Amino acid sequence: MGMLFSRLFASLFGDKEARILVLGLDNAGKTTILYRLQMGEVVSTVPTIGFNVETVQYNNIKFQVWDLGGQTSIRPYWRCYFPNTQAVIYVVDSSDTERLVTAKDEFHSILEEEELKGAVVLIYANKQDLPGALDDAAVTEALELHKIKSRQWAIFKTSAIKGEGLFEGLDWLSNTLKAGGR
Ligand SMILES: Nc1nc2c(ncn2[C@@H]2O[C@H](COP(=O)(O)OP(=O)(O)OP(=O)(O)O)[C@@H](O)[C@H]2O)c(=O)[nH]1
Ligand SMILES: [Mg+2]
Repeated sequence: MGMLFSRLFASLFGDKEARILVLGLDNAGKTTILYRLQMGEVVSTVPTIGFNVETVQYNNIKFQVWDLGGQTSIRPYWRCYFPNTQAVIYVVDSSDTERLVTAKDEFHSILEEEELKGAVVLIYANKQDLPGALDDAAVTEALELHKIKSRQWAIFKTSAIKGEGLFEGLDWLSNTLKAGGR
């Protein structure tokens, strides 16, 4: 009976759907995160040319997750995927301190995009398992997150390899989207 009722409820109201873009420099861990979220396991990855897209059902939201390649030559094409996006997950390799300035610049140019002005932003300070990885406070400073205006954002420490922090971030994201985003 309970099952029947929940099916009826789902068919009447449906799960909320959200289109999510996973962005960040090459080697940040985006594809590893996508498959971790979708399958719960680590899958060996190759640099993404183009995109991977998967559905992740979580907390009554059907996330359509687009994982785009992050290499320098591919970044100009990110904008092709911007329309109708509810959230951006920005992934940073917290141990790659040499490229944090580049990660910051790419991040802020995304935020300036008109088509993403309604999107909320979740930052994953990834690769926390590596020695020398900056913590969330240090990544917040390096990315100049305090400059973000009129947009909801949050940062979480993650290790895609160990499977840590990812769902804490998705909890924040699903709650924020359910509350209406922004
Ligand atoms: N130690 C460690 N390695 C990680 C972590 N996440 C990803 N990696 C490794 O980092 C490398 C790059 O991961 P990918 O997921 O392919 O990176 P990507 O961001 O998709 O890269 P592009 O597709 O080129 O944009 C792989 O060798 C992963 O195993 C992590 O949390 N810790
Ligand atoms: Mg990839």
